[in-house]
Amino acid sequence: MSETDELKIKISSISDDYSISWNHSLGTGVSGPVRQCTEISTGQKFAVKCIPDSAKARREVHIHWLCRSHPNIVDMKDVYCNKIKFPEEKEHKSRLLVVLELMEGGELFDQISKQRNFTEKKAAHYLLQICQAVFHCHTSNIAHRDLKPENLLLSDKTNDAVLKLSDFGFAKFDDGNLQTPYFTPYYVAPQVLEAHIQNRLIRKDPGAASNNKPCFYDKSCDMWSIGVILYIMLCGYPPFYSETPSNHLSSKMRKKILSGDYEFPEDDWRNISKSAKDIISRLLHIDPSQRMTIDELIIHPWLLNPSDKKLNSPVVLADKESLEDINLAHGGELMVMRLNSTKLCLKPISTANNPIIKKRQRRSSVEEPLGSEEPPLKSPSYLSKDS
Ligand SMILES: Nc1ncnc2c1ncn2[C@@H]1O[C@H](COP(=O)(O)OP(=O)(O)OP(=O)(O)O)[C@@H](O)[C@H]1O
Repeated sequence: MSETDELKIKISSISDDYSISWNHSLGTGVSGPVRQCTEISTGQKFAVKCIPDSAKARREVHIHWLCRSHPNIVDMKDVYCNKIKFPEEKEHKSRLLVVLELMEGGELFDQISKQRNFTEKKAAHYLLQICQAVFHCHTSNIAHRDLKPENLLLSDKTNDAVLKLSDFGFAKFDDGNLQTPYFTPYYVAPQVLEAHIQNRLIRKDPGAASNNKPCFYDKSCDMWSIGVILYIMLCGYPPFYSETPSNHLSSKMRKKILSGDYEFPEDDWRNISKSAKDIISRLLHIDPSQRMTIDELIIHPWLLNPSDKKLNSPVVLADKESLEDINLAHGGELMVMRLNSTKLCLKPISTANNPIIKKRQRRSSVEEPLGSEEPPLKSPSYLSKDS
């Protein structure tokens, strides 16, 4: 991590340097679609993430910038602050345009679902790359706090593709006492949930605060998420499974997570090596102080010497609907958290400009041109003159 290399947010127009394909969406998150762009001087292709300018957005960009120079973290090339008006908007708004390394291989689980011969060895190869990214963050005292499949991207579509971590929207310098409950169902660590429950109690009855032990969560949340991701890579479904997928955690699932109540169903786990199960049990430990750290995980024997056992997870992950339900649940929870934290009100569904709903609509209608509700092709006209 280079501390001398300071992030400079450019205020010149991005269209001087890049041509953005506004209708070429590479993927959609809570902050909207990530598009492809081309550097005018070199013809090189990149991804561009467009986020409303705010202190939080600047923090995201700053932390990502600090972590970027690692082979398993998506590189950041440029950041612009421009005034942009989308067609449905009345006025120009300040937005950060973050130019990122283009990850042409897409999301990890999409790629796994296409692999005919997916083995423990390949799963370990991916896990090691996740570990290297997280090790880089944790040794810099940064907790990512949003480790999930959608944020694990592959450099290209070949077998040798490099896996990289992206999206530092919830990352934070970890002082060991992070009290804001940022979480996503299925990947949420027990102490994060506890913090959330405590905060809700406190909101209902401020006097109760004094009776509650201080709630905290830290880098161990990332370790919990790695445990969930490994579990899914090996069998294709999450350890904490809700029978009725929703954007919110059911109280049943919350209880399961808090008590560490998960299993290795015999039918699916019979052929999976003991050593891999050992990692999962030590990562999904409910007590964060007992949970494996990244330093311990990175030297675990399974990672160094995995077996060649074939896995059935690609078949399970190929069920797009359940994969999408898991992904939508994450996005939905993040959205709720953002709405809570900024104290905004929910709009009626008919008028809501909800990227999660848009994402589902887009996926269910293959004929619909990508980004039809996004700005049309002539993007520079949406950049204000003073951008
Ligand atoms: N550099 C990139 N190259 C290719 N695709 C990308 C890149 N960055 C992001 N994407 C795609 O866009 C999607 C959304 O990106 P990202 O997670 O950064 O947005 P977000 O709005 O912060 O999302 P969320 O917080 O909901 O995860 C990713 O899941 C991925 O499919």
